[in-house]
Amino acid sequence: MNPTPFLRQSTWYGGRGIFATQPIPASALVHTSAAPYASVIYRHFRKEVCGHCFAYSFDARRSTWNIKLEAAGTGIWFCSEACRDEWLQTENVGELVEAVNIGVDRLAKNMGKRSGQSTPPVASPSPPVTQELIDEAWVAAESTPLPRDAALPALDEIELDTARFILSALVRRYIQDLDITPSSLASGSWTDLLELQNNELPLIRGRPEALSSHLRVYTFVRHIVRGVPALAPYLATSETIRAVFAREQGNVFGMYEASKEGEEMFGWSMYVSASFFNHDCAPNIRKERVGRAMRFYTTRDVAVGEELCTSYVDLTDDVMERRKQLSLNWYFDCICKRCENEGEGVPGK
Ligand SMILES: C[S@@+](CC[C@H](N)C(=O)[O-])C[C@H]1O[C@@H](n2cnc3c(N)ncnc32)[C@H](O)[C@@H]1O
Repeated sequence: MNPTPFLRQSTWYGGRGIFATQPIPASALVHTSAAPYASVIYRHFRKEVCGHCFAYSFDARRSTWNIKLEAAGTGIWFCSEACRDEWLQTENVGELVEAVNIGVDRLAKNMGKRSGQSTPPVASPSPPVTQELIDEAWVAAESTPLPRDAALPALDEIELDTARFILSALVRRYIQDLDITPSSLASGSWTDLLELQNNELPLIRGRPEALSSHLRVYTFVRHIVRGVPALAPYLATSETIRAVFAREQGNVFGMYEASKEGEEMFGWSMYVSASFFNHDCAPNIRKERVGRAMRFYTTRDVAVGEELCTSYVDLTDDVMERRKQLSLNWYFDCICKRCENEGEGVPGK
């Protein structure tokens, strides 16, 4: 089998997909995405998930990992000294991850102390949401002077985790621009990331309140980056952060304990090269996270020209629930064979 037995091309139903260029046997490893471009471990899982290889302590019959960084307050724990040392060398370039993590935690703590005193949230746009309306909101946010700490809008837990995810993307971009770590391109380049499907408009149309949430996170991240000058060029405008928000939705992967889908999710990550597999409710590809890497295997024999598809949803759900989730989070109506066969209740059937 060729190392890359597939090709990315346009699909008949819109967008791009991955198609087999040769027969592929069942259980073949067809693609490995070596490392995430950006990732975040939920704050309350930090002591239990290795900051480098994402190993879950409970899988090793431990309650927490006990190797942490020397610098207090970074909130990063590791399963081994080897993981810590590799992370220090390849991920914490310029000690930037430490700096942003300490910054986020410090600001979040102050936020907790002054709860109830934050500035009122930006109003959500009322429908119909247009691209112009979204553009205007970002331009206005860009030109708004940064408030003092005390006047910063308060972020909830998920927004704080989102800020950490965004900051990890900024650090990745910085590392790649420096071009000093040979492994840094394993995650895909910034140009590759920009090729991913941009879901900004459908996301804000479906959840108008996400726009004000993104703007709050933007203000928060600008605040953090004031203390981390190396990252400042990426926030000179809102272009970079907006590009990440637009591609995060619909393109990221949940990280689960023991890499089993359906188990507890402890964070999420963006694997750029892996984001071109479309969805099918009877997929011929399954994914497996192995340490930092995401691997993709065939579940059965695949013929030349067949599309390689993973599943985005819980396949034990019934057809209505699957279609609801796909429409809500990935903005399409599933018309796969399985949905057609289970089509009772499917609109138009
Ligand atoms: C992770 S991306 C997959 C790659 C994407 N097709 C592209 O061109 O970048 C997920 C998006 O692909 C599209 N998609 C995935 N599976 C699909 C399917 N079975 N039918 C229609 N659209 C699908 C949806 O727009 C979805 O939000």
